[in-house]
Amino acid sequence: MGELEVIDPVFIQAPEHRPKPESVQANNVPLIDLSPLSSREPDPGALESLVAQIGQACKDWGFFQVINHGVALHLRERMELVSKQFFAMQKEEKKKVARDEVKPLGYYDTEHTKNVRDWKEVFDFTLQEPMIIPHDHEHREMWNQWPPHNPPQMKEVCQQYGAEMEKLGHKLLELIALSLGLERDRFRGFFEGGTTCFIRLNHYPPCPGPDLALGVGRHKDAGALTVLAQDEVGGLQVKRKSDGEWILVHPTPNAYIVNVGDIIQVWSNDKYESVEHRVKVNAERERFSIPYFMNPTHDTKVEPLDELLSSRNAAKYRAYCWGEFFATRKLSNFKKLDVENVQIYHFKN
Ligand SMILES: O=C(O)CCC(=O)C(=O)O
Ligand SMILES: [Fe+2]
Repeated sequence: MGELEVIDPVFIQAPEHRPKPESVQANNVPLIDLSPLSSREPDPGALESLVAQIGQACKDWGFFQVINHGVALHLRERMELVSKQFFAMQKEEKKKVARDEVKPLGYYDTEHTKNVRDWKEVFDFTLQEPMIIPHDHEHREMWNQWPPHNPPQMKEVCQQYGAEMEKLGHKLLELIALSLGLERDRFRGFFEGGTTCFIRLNHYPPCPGPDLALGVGRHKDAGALTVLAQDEVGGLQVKRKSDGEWILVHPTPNAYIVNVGDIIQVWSNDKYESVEHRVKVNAERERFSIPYFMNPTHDTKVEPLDELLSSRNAAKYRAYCWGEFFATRKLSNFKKLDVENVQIYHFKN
């Protein structure tokens, strides 16, 4: 039997979007050491060099990995264990916290990216409750859903881990601000008073058609910054800016993968671009990953930052409301709208 018959056609990517059987294995996504941030006597030269590396990576790749980031390994391991325990439960247990149009956080196994189904199951939780998003001219509150008994302490572990990710996220945003020549805390205000940050647990089961389906189809992240923990299996591919080639981000133990989202692209007026990425699945091995999506408050007006504009560098985007953008994305996911999703280029000048 050919591969075509073994998986449901809803998962099958158009030929031009299928992964090549052997993807380019290159460690070219920059690896950046954040230890200057935690040194007792910060050396200004080391900090300056760190900022320069971050800026270069954002410009050239939109993606980089960080080590010596300050997130305790034992906490990450506990989080990874809870995620494995959660997905190992019976489907009917997981369905008790299923996400739907009214409760958009929790468990979900039918996500579509660009109208093709992803070979994955996910669990989403927000860090600040309730998460508020605008909907039909009013505000909607979104609350977390936690499984009642198992895995033990899932809620506590998720919350603790989330607090660590927030800290790391702000450190990274500060470095990015400095790399753009902005005040270190330039982005802080956008994340004060109820953000729309959330964490997703991803599980990619083994797939009998790894050359036809994708764990997550090609996409860009809509928020400000994504900070991702991937396990040792590997599968994340990044579209290299220099030649459009899909590059596998080789797993580095205990590192985080960081990528610039659409909002930073707009804030920086295209100096840093949000880069397309996707996830290849594996016939033999399941894979787990945990992205933290760092998103501003729902009422943030996203637009190029004044300080970066000049007569020779006019604003490339009109302002848009982040909460409305986010809500439209979430909704189109449920309705499987055939029309194109809302995208930042719709706000291009
Ligand atoms: O699992 C991964 O490596 C990446 C997942 C991803 O890109 C996403 O959830 O937006
Ligand atoms: Fe992504």
